[in-house]
Amino acid sequence: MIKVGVLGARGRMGAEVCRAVEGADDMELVAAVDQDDVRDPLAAADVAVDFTHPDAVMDNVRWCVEHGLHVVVGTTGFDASRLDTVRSWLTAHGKGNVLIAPNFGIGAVLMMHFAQKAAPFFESVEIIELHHPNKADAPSGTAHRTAELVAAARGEAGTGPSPDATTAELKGARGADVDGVRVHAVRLSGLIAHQEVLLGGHGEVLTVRHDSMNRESFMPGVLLGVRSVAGLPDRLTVGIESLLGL
Ligand SMILES: NC(=O)c1ccc[n+]([C@@H]2O[C@H](COP(=O)([O-])OP(=O)(O)OC[C@H]3O[C@@H](n4cnc5c(N)ncnc54)[C@H](O)[C@@H]3O)[C@@H](O)[C@H]2O)c1
Ligand SMILES: O=C(O)C1=N[C@H](C(=O)O)CCC1
Repeated sequence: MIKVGVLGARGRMGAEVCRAVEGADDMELVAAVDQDDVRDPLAAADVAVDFTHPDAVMDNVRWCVEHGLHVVVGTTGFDASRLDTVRSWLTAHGKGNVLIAPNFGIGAVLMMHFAQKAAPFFESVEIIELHHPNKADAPSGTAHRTAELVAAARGEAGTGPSPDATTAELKGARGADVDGVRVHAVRLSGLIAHQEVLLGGHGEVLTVRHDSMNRESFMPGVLLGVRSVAGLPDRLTVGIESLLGL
């Protein structure tokens, strides 16, 4: 039986995780904490799951690593510097692995994978992410990671920069620049989480799109992460691609 603690338990995702853990035959929910709650109950867990806020997650991960817990992190906002900081905590503390994934949706992970594979074959690549208006960060962690994967694949293949003749721009019109890939963020009532990767070539456009229709759709990936984190080969793993054999 895997003992699980949830951080952000009263949030949109955290509440969904609590339900998923309680519905899993091989798991027990031993702690459900949220903002301003003491974290001590988490010490009874084997695995902590964090779906909080980019401004809160680092202190939560530090606490969990210091207490020897495995941590599955869905909260977004991780850049290379933050990942290096997590690595330093893991080096200082011998127990526990950390799995950080901007998206636990199986379809979303496949979308990123397909985009990464296709990107070197097209002159232009841009990303449009679309989310509910209650989202704190922009662009999404998924779009940020997709852009990083696309840029790396294009760099390895020697694919040049996407053509862009823009010389006069209203600030923000061309979106965010992530490693040379333009990322556009839409916030709209009625949406959950959606992303399109647009790949343009000579006389053709390939669109790779994923739609998360509800937050339950993320749970198979979250539960996979909870079941897998203890046995991962590295102390820090980013993304669940390796858990899916990709
Ligand atoms: N990886 C994924 O698959 C995935 C999917 C959806 C959302 N997310 C990310 O998860 C995060 C949360 O999204 P959400 O929609 O659930 O947000 P939310 O605002 O609904 O929930 C966040 C919860 O965390 C709580 N919280 C804030 N600070 C805290 C702290 N220090 N300790 C404990 N709890 C704290 C809040 O009170 C709130 O209940 C965001 O970063 C979002 O981008 C990731
Ligand atoms: O609802 C959110 O917030 C989501 N955040 C993640 C991201 O930032 O990529 C995953 C999709 C939903």
